[in-house]
Amino acid sequence: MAGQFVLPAPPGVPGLGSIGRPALLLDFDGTLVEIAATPDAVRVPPDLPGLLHRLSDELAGALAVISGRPLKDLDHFLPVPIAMAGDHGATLRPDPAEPALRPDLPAPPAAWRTRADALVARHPGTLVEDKAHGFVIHYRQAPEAGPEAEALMASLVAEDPAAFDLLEARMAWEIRPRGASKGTAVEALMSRPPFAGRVPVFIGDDVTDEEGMAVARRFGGHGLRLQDAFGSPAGLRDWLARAAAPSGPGSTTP
Ligand SMILES: O=P(O)(O)OC[C@H]1O[C@H](O[C@H]2O[C@H](CO)[C@@H](O)[C@H](O)[C@H]2O)[C@H](O)[C@@H](O)[C@@H]1O
Repeated sequence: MAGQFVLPAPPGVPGLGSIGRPALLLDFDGTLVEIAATPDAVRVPPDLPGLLHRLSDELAGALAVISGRPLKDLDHFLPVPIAMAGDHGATLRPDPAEPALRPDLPAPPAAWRTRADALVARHPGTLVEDKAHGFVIHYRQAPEAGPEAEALMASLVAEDPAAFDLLEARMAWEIRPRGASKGTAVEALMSRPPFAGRVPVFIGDDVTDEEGMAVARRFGGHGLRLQDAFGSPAGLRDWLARAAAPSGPGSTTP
């Protein structure tokens, strides 16, 4: 029964046992799936979407993927009806059957994007990724461009620091609107059914996930760093599969 679902103890967190009445809040890149050479190249294990769907059902819908990615990417990689927050919390779809909520946030001037394009033209291997209210310069394929990308993005944000933040990501620099974060996404989800009243368990690997972890702890739950708690995305997927197994820990009451 959904109300009795229990998560097994995360293997790498001494002292933390099984978790009753959980809400699962999962980062995508580097957490559910391994990091790849480019954003389009991530490989989603074929059984992952179905596993998340099954867990979401067990949790009466209290499972969300909370990612820096736009929702259209998440829908592409995980084509199942589960709650999602995209663009670092700038778009939120708590109910997969309803349209996404889009808080009123600023978008960067077109001139900023043009300057990013100019940098990409100078550094083959770099690329720009667009978000609803910002964009990213990726330099994983051209590491020598990292300092120039940082300098450019920092100078753009300095033109309007009240409206935008500069985010350091994994081999990437991102401009994000102020007022959106994984923390705001967790807060919004945990304040409404079916998440409200449950114990939030946020799992992520990156510095932007720390905002989500902090809010999960504030709501009486857990912020788990993937590397410590599960070792790798494969370790996390194994734990999720154990939780979802019909005779596994998920089916018992603590
Ligand atoms: O919040 P997340 O789900 O962890 O997303 C964070 C960013 O992930 C993506 O970029 C990162 O992953 C790419 C694929 O593995 C990798 O090529 C890139 O170097 C990483 O920075 C995504 O493209 C971004 O939009 C997300 O914000």
